[in-house]
Amino acid sequence: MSPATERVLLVDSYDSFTFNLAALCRRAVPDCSIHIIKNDQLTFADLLSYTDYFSAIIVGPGPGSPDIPEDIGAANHLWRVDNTHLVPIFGVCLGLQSLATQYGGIIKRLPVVKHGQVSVVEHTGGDIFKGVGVVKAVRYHSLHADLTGNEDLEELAWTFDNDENTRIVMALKHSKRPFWAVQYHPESVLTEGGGIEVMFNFWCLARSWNAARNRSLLPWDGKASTVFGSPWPNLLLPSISKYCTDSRTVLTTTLHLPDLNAVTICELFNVTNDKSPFVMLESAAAPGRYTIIGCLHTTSPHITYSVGNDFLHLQQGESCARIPLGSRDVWSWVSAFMNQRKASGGLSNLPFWGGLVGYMSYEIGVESLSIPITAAGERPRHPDMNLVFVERSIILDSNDGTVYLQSILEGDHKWLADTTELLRSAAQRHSTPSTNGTHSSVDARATFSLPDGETYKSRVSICQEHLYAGESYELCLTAPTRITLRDLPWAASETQSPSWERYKLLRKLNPAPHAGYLRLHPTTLVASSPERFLSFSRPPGATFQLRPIKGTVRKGPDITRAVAEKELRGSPKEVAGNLMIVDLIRHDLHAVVGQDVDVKQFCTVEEYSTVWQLVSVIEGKVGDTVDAPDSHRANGALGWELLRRSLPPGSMTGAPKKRSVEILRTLEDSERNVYSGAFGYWCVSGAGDWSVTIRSCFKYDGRYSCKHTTEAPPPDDRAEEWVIGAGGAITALSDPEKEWEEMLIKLRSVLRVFGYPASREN
Ligand SMILES: C=C(O[C@@H]1C=C(C(=O)O)C=C[C@H]1O)C(=O)O
Ligand SMILES: NC(=O)CC[C@H](N)C(=O)O
Repeated sequence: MSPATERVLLVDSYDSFTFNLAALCRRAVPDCSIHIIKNDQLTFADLLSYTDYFSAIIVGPGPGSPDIPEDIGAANHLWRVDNTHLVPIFGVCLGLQSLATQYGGIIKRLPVVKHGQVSVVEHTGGDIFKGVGVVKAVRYHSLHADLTGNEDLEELAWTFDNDENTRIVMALKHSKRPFWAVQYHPESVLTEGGGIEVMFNFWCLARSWNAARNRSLLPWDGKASTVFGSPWPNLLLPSISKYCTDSRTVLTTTLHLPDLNAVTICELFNVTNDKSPFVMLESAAAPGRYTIIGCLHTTSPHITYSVGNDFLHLQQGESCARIPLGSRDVWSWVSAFMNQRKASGGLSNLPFWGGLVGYMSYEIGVESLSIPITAAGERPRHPDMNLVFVERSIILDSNDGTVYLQSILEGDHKWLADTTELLRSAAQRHSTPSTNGTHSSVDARATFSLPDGETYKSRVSICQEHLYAGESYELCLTAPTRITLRDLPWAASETQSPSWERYKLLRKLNPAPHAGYLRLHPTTLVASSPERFLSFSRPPGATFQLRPIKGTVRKGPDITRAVAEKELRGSPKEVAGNLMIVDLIRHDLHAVVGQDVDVKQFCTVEEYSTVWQLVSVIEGKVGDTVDAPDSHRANGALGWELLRRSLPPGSMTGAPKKRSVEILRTLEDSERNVYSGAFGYWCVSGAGDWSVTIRSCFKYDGRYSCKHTTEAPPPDDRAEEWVIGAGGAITALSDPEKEWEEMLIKLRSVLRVFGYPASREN
């Protein structure tokens, strides 16, 4: 037995706030080491054989009920161990409910569920509340423990829900055993007074209990290490064999050409050749600033991967290799690919010097959550990861009209000189304002298949049933709209690209900070997203930023900023919806960067082209405690890892993420594919920026696929099928009718480019 530092075991019941709890615990006890396991990772018998390695255990929150064995797993039995195995335990939410049921408490549904809402908690001022003043605590629960007639458990805190006049137990302890628990969420960013204070008190009580019993910890050994691994934050990053020294040099030419816009430049670079790949990430509205245009050449490496496959395709010009992944997953393969392609010497003010540009589908995130993807009748799958390696690029700075040409190809001076010439002469030709972006001749015979209003509304109600049952705190329900276009005025060809015309119309009708045109066959994505998912700045000292949006109000002459502020910031429903995602994203960030996570902006109303949105900003920095080799820090592999672990975006799933995705898959008729995933770049400098794929449309074609892919028969050249996904976060406070309207507002922002008459929507 050794007097080791404090060691805590955190049992995770598949919640999306677990790493926040770990971070709170670390703040309360800075030198403790925290090991996190899933509640079904070990049998209870196995778990019991390890408890003496730990000073204390935290039984965390989660979806479902302690009455359902699969929801609570081995954690349920910890409260019933014999005296020789006793360990101090702190339960949170589902954890409290589990403790309650073990000693005769009964789990009941709350008359009115509380998800992301702050309540004043009254407490005894003793035990875990010693020295604690006013507690305002965030609650995420549908169920509560009724302890009537119970003698083993003592109530420590309560809340009185004004509207319903019900007294709900908010904290309790066991009268003889070292067990304490809270029903609220001490780790939520909006909890005041009952967070770190209560966690600290628990630790003091646990320490005293251990000391009084002369309980000392088993020294950490190989046996424990094999089961629990290294403590949090433990990234288990795939090894990148060698730090790559063969760094490329970025060549840059700076031009001042304010008369050139993104559309003109794309057209100079052959965007109208529909057979070639093309990528542009456009900041078409504030707060966006830089537009990135890839100048692809015939052998630009193009990576595609479909969920479920043990290989990927790497296409370069005519050659297309089917690369087996072996023991790696596609994420580590891409990481190694980027490790061989570092660059230095680019301008520090530019976000991108070259690198991978493309998208990740929603389902690749579902796969990362270990939820089986049953291919919905679609064989072979379209790419779920689709990226092209950009070696030559043009960056436009919308602030001052500066244009930057960049190449990471060795000795590429001639391309820079030729391109300078090309852009200069184009700028002279375009010195009068460009008329581009007004093309409307893409109209074709269109068939629209919109979601059915009654079905959508009934699904909102089913979502709410799940929320009332404690299965989820928020569910982002979505539905696809399909548009089939026949008799296009011209077929896609080497000189005509209907999808590009579509993009030009969209950027005009719905300019957005995260717009994008990605033609990466077989997929074309036309996007006008307002939402950044994740950006990571250039190492060293990279900052990771997520900017979730939750809360939408349409724009209109009657909806001024003041009205929008009232409807969004002033609405407990909207703020609660946003808070849940903020807490979820803090958890995603804490998982990778460790302790250093901050909410920089909470629920700010931002104005977009067709809507007002409620936006929060969360940032993290990787601390030294994160066990990541230098090579991962240097090339942005940590950002890539964060992306891998955080998809699908929390704002598109709801919380807790895994259970919410499982529920949504039972309610939505088809896969979301490109919609609800992320698109953006990973730069050779180690920076990255990924947007949430919303307010966008996409289509697939079979015509230009890699030759290894079994193609669908070529469709009619003058026909296209586009998909627009749209949806919204459903909470217990949602009104089905209003959710349907909100979905239509989002849908309409893109549907307009297909000439759909608003009058037909209902
Ligand atoms: C689901 C969509 O949007 C998401 C849901 C939002 C909301 O519920 O307010 C806002 C932005 C997105 O995170 C969509 O645009 O289709
Ligand atoms: N946050 C939680 O742990 C929630 C517990 C339980 N699922 C409830 O809704 O009451």
